[in-house]
Amino acid sequence: MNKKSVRDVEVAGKRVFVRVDFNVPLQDGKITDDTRIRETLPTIQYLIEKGAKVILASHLGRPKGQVVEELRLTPAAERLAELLGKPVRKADEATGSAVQALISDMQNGDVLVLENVRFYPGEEKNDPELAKAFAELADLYVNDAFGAAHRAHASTEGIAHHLPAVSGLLMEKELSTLGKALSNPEHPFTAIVGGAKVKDKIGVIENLLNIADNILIGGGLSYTFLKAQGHEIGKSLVDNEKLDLALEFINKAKEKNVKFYLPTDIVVTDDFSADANTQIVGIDGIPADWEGIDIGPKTRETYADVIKNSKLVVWNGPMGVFEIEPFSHGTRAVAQACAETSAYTVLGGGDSAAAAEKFGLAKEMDHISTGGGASLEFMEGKALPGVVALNDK
Ligand SMILES: Nc1ncnc2c1ncn2[C@@H]1O[C@H](COP(=O)(O)OP(=O)(O)O)[C@@H](O)[C@H]1O
Ligand SMILES: O=C(OP(=O)(O)O)[C@H](O)COP(=O)(O)O
Repeated sequence: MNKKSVRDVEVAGKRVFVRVDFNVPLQDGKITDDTRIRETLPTIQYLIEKGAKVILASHLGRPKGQVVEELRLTPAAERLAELLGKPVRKADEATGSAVQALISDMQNGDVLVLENVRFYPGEEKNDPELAKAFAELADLYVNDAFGAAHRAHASTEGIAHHLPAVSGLLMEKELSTLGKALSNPEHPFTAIVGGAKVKDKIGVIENLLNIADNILIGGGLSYTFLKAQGHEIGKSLVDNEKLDLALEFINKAKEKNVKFYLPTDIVVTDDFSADANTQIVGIDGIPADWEGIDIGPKTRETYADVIKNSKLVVWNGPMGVFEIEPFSHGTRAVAQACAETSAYTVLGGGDSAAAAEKFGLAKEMDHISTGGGASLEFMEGKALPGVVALNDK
């Protein structure tokens, strides 16, 4: 990588603002998967050992510029303290005099976690004033938030214009591992895209059509395609603004000879809970007041076959609402096929990684990336704003 890393600069005694991605899945205030926190430990431990004052900043969820009590970073700070085996202070804000005071009290090797940066409206707008306010807290900026590197926000991009700015060790590892797998991809190359962030992920498919041999669609993303083809999708997740685009991609896939797979059967439910009624239906059988929640058994079989006959598999986004056991079978089947295939497998995204972890299959993947959207954009060859803004070597 042609960007400076934390190893290339002096950190002893410095106040270091480290942007991490502690956007971890939570259930009833408890972290259900701490992969993203664990993956950041090498950078944090490196800085502690070198005697830096470590100021950690992250987003959690999408609070849209206001304080949302359930999205405070307190559970992440507590988990980090357990993992580090040392006290970690937690601020209730991310800028301002109270934070300044906490930082003035820090000794070399101390760790402070700031409050959720997305509680500030300026974060996602990349407001220069907020970026400056973050920069005033520190002497050096380290970006270790690969999972948010595709976002040009105040704490991922703006701040880098006001301080010496370098990458963290996780950022470095992600870019080099993904770079190696994707610079000269082996074929057949299968991309699997699912999950719930339809707006973010549908665009990525355009570029996947240029590099992949097979594209498997699952999860909440499926229904925008199925609706575009004229199927009834009931109350399933959909992005009505992307229907034309979805159809265009299906047609482009045909022109380019890319095999584009959509679910052929679906698990539907009348309620979003474990004891809801469910049925398995064909794509023309979704009742108007039910919603698609997982891929069905035939689709699982087809997808598993494609995965097993691939040389490279890149997967982002669960096939269903895997957090609820009856709707987890599609995601489990795809994870199992990824575990069994001889292909090089890259799994990306906070929830996808959590799913593999939950099924006990995480170790079977060749690379688990902390970034979902970020790894997809990297794979497209797009410049990641959080990386571009760092200082060149
Ligand atoms: N059919 C579906 N309807 C609604 N939500 C879904 C569906 N399938 C999957 N999901 C949800 O998608 C979420 C993950 O989406 P996303 O954030 O895009 O993935 P990742 O974090 O792996 O990048 C999961 O919480 C899962 O419950
Ligand atoms: O969870 C994340 O992305 P992912 O769901 O694509 O893995 C990152 O923390 C970025 O979050 P965002 O998509 O709300 O900007």
